Amino acid sequence: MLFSEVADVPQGPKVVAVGSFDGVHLGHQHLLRQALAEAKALKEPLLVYTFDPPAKVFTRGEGFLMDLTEKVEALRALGVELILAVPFNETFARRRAEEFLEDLRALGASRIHVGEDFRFGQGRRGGPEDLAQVAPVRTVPLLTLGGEPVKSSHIRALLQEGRVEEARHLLGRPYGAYGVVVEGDGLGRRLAFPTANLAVHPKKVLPPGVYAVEAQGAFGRYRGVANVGTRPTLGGGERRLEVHLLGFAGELYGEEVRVSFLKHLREEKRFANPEELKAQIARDVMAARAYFGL
Ligand SMILES: Cc1cc2nc3c(=O)[nH]c(=O)nc-3n(C[C@H](O)[C@H](O)[C@H](O)COP(=O)(O)O)c2cc1C
Ligand SMILES: Nc1ncnc2c1ncn2[C@@H]1O[C@H](COP(=O)(O)OP(=O)(O)O)[C@@H](O)[C@H]1O
Repeated sequence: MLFSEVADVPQGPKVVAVGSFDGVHLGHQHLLRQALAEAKALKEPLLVYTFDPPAKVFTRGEGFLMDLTEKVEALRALGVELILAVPFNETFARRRAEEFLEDLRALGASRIHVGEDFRFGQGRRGGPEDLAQVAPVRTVPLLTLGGEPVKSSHIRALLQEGRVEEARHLLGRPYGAYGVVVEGDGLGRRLAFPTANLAVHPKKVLPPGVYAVEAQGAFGRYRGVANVGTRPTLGGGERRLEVHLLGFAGELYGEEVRVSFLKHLREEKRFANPEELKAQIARDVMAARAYFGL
């Protein structure tokens, strides 16, 4: 069950894990598995108390790895049943640390799980030690992989550089994005590569460049090639995510498509003319087929 207000959450003692959990990466998964195990041992439910959008997206204007729908799905996949996602806005950002502690009391927190770098309340004044006023706190050290702490901000930076394979390693699953197929300029078909243009949230982090992808929706599951870019060959424009599905023929307008970024193939380029772009996309398709062993 998903709640947006403290008052809506069912009464009773519960283990509470608090954080933005953007990306639900391996570090988050480690923390949440520990919290789930403790909840089970205590015969209490686990509540994940999270923020929408993630606090840093609001305070620093960063992009997000997951919107609430994606986060809820990833949390459910781990076995989390109760989720409180409070809107992180102007008002919430100004709340004093003490008010946040009041929330935790009202929620019936019997144990609190947070990462060691968790801060809360106006000016980030509250830390894990303050939470102990409410209930025993489990402060989980940041998981490190290859000597680097697994952090959402690091994954965002990798994705901005197109490094989707490294991001996948830290996320524990391929990085994904979804959107409804909208009309483009009708040029894809003329190039012999129809591309579904996905309407993606403008704040969603997308890795720039050309990728081998997997795409799925009500129409099925396909492999494909995707481009995230501004299409400089055709005059440029807004950032777009476009995908050409291998072996698919039909209409996708209005369908929701989910794309998983599997392999970076190249950077987006400006070609001298559409024919050269078309020839390059044909080579991209070959590269993707080779990646998939087709
Ligand atoms: C695999 C793939 C690679 C692409 N690479 C480039 C590129 O390097 N440069 C570019 O200007 N456009 C690139 N595009 C974007 C095409 O310009 C765009 O898909 C085409 O113009 C269709 O536009 P439309 O969907 O609005 O009809 C690529 C598209 C795909 C599917
Ligand atoms: N293999 C395919 N991969 C992606 N889209 C396809 C494919 N086959 C047909 N389509 C359809 O073609 C549309 C894209 O055609 P295109 O000429 O690129 O037009 P536009 O991008 O202007 O909508 C998609 O939205 C989808 O409905």
